Amino acid sequence: MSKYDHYDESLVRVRPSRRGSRPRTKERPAHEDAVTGLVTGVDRGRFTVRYEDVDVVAMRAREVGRKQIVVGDRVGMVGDVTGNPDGLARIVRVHERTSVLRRSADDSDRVERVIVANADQMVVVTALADPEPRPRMIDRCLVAAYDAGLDPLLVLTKADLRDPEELLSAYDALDVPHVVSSLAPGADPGRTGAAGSGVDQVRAHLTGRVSVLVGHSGVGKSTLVNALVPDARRSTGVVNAVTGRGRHTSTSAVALELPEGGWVVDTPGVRSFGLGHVDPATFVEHFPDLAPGAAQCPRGCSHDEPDCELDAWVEGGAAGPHGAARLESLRRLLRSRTGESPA
Ligand SMILES: Nc1nc2c(ncn2[C@@H]2O[C@H](COP(=O)(O)OP(=O)(O)OP(=O)(O)O)[C@@H](O)[C@H]2O)c(=O)[nH]1
Ligand SMILES: [Zn+2]
Repeated sequence: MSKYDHYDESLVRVRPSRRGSRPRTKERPAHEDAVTGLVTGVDRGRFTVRYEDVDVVAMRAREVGRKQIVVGDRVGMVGDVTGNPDGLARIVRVHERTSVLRRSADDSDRVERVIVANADQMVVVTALADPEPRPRMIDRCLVAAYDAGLDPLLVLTKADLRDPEELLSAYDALDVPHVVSSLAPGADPGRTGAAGSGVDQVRAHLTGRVSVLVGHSGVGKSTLVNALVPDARRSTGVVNAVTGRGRHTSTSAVALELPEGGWVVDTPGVRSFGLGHVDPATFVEHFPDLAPGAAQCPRGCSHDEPDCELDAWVEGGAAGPHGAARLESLRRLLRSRTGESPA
């Protein structure tokens, strides 16, 4: 957590008033005694905040204003921070975020909703079968991850049901790190830390970081979380044979501490990302082998049109042997942003 050390320092630094020492009645209290904690859960206006080793229940103080407080936020608290079940702390400030993962309800919705703050990795969980993989959903998640500045990790579950090669070949060109997992149902992953294959690899990617898990219902997210965090006891569902949906549907995001350090944020209610808030013009920047070629494009080029110079860039070999596949990947992402309904 060294990355957040500077927050504690900033708490004691009180910005001098531009009006000198003249007291202002409306001046906010400085709350120099505020302590910094991590929001791990939100439930109807009550926040669970991890401070040192205890979970503190806190509510928002007026000082915070209308600012949204989400899982992953670093917040300053005053009041009872002992973790006493009858105690209540007040959140008096929300610290600057290193990242925000947003969703919009659909692609035309410009209203931003922050789902998770301060994450540094997005783990896209997809089943290889039961339910069938949805490549468009993966593309959407990748755009959302790139846009939020999160490193993506692809976890392909249920490898016992289908060979992962076909799906993986489609993502080769994207250079997204991936883990293939297989967690036999019936096993008790909560009891045995490494039930089935792939869990250790996922754990290696997660240790020491704040990772957001996303994926459709029934893909095995809860099963994976239970294997990673033995105390999590996330309820696992049975996939409905007709709808392909899991039975269990909880809605609020929650941060769970990994035994080896780091946090995994489960987002059960997040089925997809609308990309209404993402500027498609920025997508190409996430393709460093293509981006220089885009400099030759006509002004305002969408990079998915006949005049686009990226075709020539790729054909000339400037983007390397995977250039053509990379360009196709970029265009798939662009199309997922512009035309289609949420995956
Ligand atoms: N065959 C097989 N089944 C798995 C695997 N992982 C999970 N399952 C099963 O898939 C079903 C759904 O798993 P969950 O972990 O509940 O899926 P989820 O993504 O959390 O779904 P929601 O709780 O609805 O969000 C359960 O019956 C699991 O036992 C796997 O690797 N192989
Ligand atoms: Zn172009």
